[in-house]
Amino acid sequence: MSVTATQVPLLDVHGLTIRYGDAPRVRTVVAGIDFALATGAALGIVGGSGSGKSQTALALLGLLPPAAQVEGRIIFDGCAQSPQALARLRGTQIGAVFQHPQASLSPHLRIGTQMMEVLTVHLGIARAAALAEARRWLDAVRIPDAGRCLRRFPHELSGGQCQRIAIAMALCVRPRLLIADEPTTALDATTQAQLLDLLGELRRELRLALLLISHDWGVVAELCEQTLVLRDGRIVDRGSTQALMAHPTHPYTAALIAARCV
Ligand SMILES: Nc1ncnc2c1ncn2[C@@H]1O[C@H](COP(=O)(O)OP(=O)(O)OP(=O)(O)O)[C@@H](O)[C@H]1O
Repeated sequence: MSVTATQVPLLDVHGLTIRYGDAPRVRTVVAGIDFALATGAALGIVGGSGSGKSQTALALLGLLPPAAQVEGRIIFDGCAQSPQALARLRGTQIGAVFQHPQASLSPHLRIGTQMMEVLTVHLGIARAAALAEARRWLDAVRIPDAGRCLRRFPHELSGGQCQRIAIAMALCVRPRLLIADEPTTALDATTQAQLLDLLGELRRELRLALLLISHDWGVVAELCEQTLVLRDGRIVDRGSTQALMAHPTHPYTAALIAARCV
């Protein structure tokens, strides 16, 4: 899956299982899924509501709640990672963008303060260099008038601008993997198209591995060569995104594509 026989995957997931509750009321929300992702590759995860997409993303980010019972192995860069280790990799080696940029931005701090903090803490650079880097990243995500934007609070910016900044914050520390969970779902169609272009460009430029979660086949088709289809926590179909869309053989995949919105 997204990895040729000669490549060592950047991310390798084996038998990931997530359960909640105690016997006899155990609920399995992700049921033994396997996939791998190479450096620079993009993998989409699609599935209906409640199929386990976000739970998978949260597991990879070390963000599941304490009540989650997790089994399986998550190997990143050749090492099996505990949830604590994954939490430490988040914000450095693994970046995340969520549906609502509020999840990444603090409402009470100016954009500049937030970006400077990320850059000085994670890259260990001085304030002047961090400021220059923050401006460079705002230019990279095509925020007009970066200097003015750095003085703004999140509520003074549009949803699309906040999501661009969330992408800049996730990428400015040069992660090797970006996990994007419905990154454009809350945006209008034009802004969504612009952000998908931007993500595609940045991914190629930075040789970033991308795990993209979306209910929208159009979004996945735009960015991901390979796609997994999740249903009730299980992978029911997988393969090249183009082939799945052009000739879906699994009835569930066919139904999702026919609906085009799951
Ligand atoms: N803390 C929790 N305790 C128990 N069950 C949970 C918990 N968090 C999530 N779930 C369940 O896990 C299942 C998978 O949820 P998940 O958020 O991964 O779905 P999803 O595929 O991302 O759906 P959507 O597209 O609607 O966001 C759901 O049935 C959800 O109710």
